[in-house]
Amino acid sequence: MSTIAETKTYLNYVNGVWQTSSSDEVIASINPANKHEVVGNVQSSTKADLDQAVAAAKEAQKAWRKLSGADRGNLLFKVAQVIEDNLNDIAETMTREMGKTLPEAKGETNRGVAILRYYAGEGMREVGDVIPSTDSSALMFSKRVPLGVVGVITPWNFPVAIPIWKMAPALIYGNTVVLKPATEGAVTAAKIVECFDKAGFPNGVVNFVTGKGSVIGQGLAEHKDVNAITFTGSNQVGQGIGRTVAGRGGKYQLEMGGKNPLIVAADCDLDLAVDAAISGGLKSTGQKCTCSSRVIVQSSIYEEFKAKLLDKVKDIKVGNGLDESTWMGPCASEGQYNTVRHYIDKGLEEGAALLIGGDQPDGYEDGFYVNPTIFDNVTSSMTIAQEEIFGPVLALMKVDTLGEAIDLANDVEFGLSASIFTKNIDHILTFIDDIEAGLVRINSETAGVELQAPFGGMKASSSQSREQGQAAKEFFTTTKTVFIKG
Ligand SMILES: NC(=O)C1=CN([C@@H]2O[C@H](COP(=O)(O)OP(=O)(O)OC[C@H]3O[C@@H](n4cnc5c(N)ncnc54)[C@H](O)[C@@H]3O)[C@@H](O)[C@H]2O)C=CC1
Ligand SMILES: O=C(O)CCC(=O)C(=O)O
Repeated sequence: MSTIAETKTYLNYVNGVWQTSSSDEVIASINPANKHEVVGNVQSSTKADLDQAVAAAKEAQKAWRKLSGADRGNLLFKVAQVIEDNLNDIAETMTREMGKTLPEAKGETNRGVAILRYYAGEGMREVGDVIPSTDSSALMFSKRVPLGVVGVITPWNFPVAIPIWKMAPALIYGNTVVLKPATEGAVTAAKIVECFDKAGFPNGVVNFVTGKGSVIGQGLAEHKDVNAITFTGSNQVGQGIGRTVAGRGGKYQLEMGGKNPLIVAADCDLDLAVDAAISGGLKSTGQKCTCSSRVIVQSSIYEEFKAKLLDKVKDIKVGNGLDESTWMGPCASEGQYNTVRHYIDKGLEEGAALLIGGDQPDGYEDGFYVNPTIFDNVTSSMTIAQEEIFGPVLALMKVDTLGEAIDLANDVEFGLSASIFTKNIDHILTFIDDIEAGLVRINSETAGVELQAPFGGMKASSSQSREQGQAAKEFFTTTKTVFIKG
């Protein structure tokens, strides 16, 4: 039975006011652990709602950019504190809305707080360089200035961290924002925007409009008053956004898929590699763009690695992320569940051998659960070795040499993250040089991003730009070169 009648409805936030959409329609956000539970309703917004939000952001930017970096930073420190004070509620909402386990949701919310504090500090750091002029009586310097209004289009897999790692740098460098989250994470995102409201941001600096990607996301990409778009999500949507924004001369940044390899060399600590494959491949139910989906193992240790992996994976407890005993929650939505099931069928059809999983755990039919799944005998031409699955599915691939392993690792369109387990320094150096990935990890799982370092991929994984750390300054500002003649 549906619980829609008792469900809270979340509003858009435009120019500092919580308001309904002009459509008078809402979209339900469902609990993937129990499809009969509606976590909240969010506005199904229209182009007119979006226009209002963009106009508010454009107007607010005039005063926001004039504030000192320190003043903007103080507001970021405040919102970090409000989020920290509400951490348990936000994390629990996240688990109910998109299924990740509660400890992971708490960790992600804490990460959001840390990102805000990092960028709050940026308000007191340099925004340019003095460059010697050929004219000895002149002063020449560069000055970073904001872009204007930034459209933030985010996915559901990190409903707190991703909006924050895009909004915090946008705001500190003097831009205003319009956030459009994925519906499957929109209630959690609304709770984050409530924290911005409580922290006392000026009206119009942060705006929040929920709705269909094809209407609000596309509307942001097309909007002449949106100076830049920052996007994380699928390749198909990202490429479309890139073309649209480039076509009207805007700036864009796309963070998209991965098909990340984990190479297990014969000389490595096998137990560590097994743990990394499990953690990197199956945490968050495999729904990270950095998750390990191809495990490439040297033939001399292949059988031993496989036995150790299966021995641990068979004990993984799948269940509702709110239960303390659960290690892995459900897929985030019915659509995602169907995608994962499609890839499992494809793996079987194309001749991969299913070692474990591939099915639903018994007694969990009300949720979008898939057991941890491992395929053996996977070859590079198979669909499950090429396309992003975004689910708890590992593909085991056998190679004889390290050179073969790196060639196989690079034989995909993506290049986000890659890791190797080895004790051999020559292997490490070769891997660092030859692997085609934006994140190169040695003796560590493929997932794991530090907020102070550049994050992004090579090849089809990103638009070649980088997020987070100091790299964010590149994207969220433009440069004026100033020449002053005395
Ligand atoms: N790189 C990553 O972290 C992510 C990758 N994905 C990949 O994408 C697949 C599909 O997931 P989805 O949620 O459907 O991703 P998606 O790319 O459709 O959605 C991401 C965001 O883009 C918006 N959007 C959708 N259509 C749009 C359009 N035409 N113009 C502008 N914005 C639009 C969505 O509303 C959402 O806010 C997953 O199976 C996974 O492979 C999904 C989420 C995150
Ligand atoms: O691994 C991480 O922490 C970040 C992953 C990510 O950015 C994503 O899945 O979109």
